[in-house]
Amino acid sequence: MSETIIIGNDHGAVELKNAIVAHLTGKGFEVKDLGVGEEEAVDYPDKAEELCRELLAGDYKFGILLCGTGIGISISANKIDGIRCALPQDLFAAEMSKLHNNANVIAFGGRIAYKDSVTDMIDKFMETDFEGGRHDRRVDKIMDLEK
Ligand SMILES: O=C(CO)[C@H](O)[C@H](O)[C@H](O)COP(=O)(O)O
Repeated sequence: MSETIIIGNDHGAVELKNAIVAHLTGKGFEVKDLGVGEEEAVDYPDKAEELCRELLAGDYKFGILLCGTGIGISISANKIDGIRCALPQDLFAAEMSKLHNNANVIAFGGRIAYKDSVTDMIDKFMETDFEGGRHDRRVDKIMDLEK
């Protein structure tokens, strides 16, 4: 499994993106950054599409998408076939988004005050494995909705 994580953001989450990249590179992961810096205002559906197409075409561990709230960019990502983008609000949801939903992208908001840190939520997501079993059937049904 690839150890490269792909990340994208709009102008609403530049500081958060920088903190996540520093955290992940500090842990030894490669991070491919498709996001923008302070100077650039962009439309979040464009960043969602760019990241999701690259994720599906390449060899990545998973994707991280960031905007002001995480809402618009996760809605956009979930329009793309093959993407299951979760929007965890705390450590429990971060764990469940892998354990039960096998998300391949997780989204967060740079303007949201979370009770758990975003980097802790990302670590929880990464250390959790998909449970399979009954959840396989449900995830398959999610993917069937694309047909
Ligand atoms: O939160 C977002 C969408 O759900 C995005 O970050 C947008 O950029 C947000 O709507 C902020 O927009 P603004 O142009 O910075 O006012």
